[in-house]
Amino acid sequence: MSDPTLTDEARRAAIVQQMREQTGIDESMIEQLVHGFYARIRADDLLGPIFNSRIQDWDPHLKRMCAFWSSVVLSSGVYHGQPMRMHLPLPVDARHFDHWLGLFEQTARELFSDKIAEYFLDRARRIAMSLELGIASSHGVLLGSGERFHRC
Ligand code: HEM
Repeated sequence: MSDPTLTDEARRAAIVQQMREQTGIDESMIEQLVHGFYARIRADDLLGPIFNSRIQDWDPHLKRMCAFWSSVVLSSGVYHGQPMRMHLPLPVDARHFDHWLGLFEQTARELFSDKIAEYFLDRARRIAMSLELGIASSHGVLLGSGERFHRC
């Protein structure tokens, strides 16, 4: 039972602390991952141009991505956004998502233990799949289980 005298803020802080302890992940690790990953993305031949043509100012994007990952991994609730809506217009398919996940995996494995890298990766894979499904369906393609979205 949670303490009824706690404010919402204190209750949230307690949840985040509990998640830090459970996962072994904290905000400074999220910052390292996000900064390392997007440095790779920006220099990448396939994905770099897609990001660089849409993001003029990287600082707010990196802050948003740290907030996103802290909400996903630590249940901090600090990210408020609509990732699906932002990705629907992008010119991407299975190839781009696989490549994104490859760079994410390389970064996470270089920085963290296998257990922590896999914790991040598991969540990244699920979110990537749901974005790919959403993009496919916005093109009238309904993917069955295990199917991927390929543009002609
Ligand atoms: C093909 C792979 C991907 C590409 C090319 C891509 C590209 C982008 C771009 C260009 C933006 C900035 C949009 C804007 O501000 O106009 C963005 C935002 C974002 N992306 Fe991705 N992305 C990809 C995959 C993913 C995956 C797998 C995740 C999550 C695991 C993710 C999470 C986000 C989030 C949270 C935002 C911020 C949305 C907001 O403004 O709140 N992206 N992405």
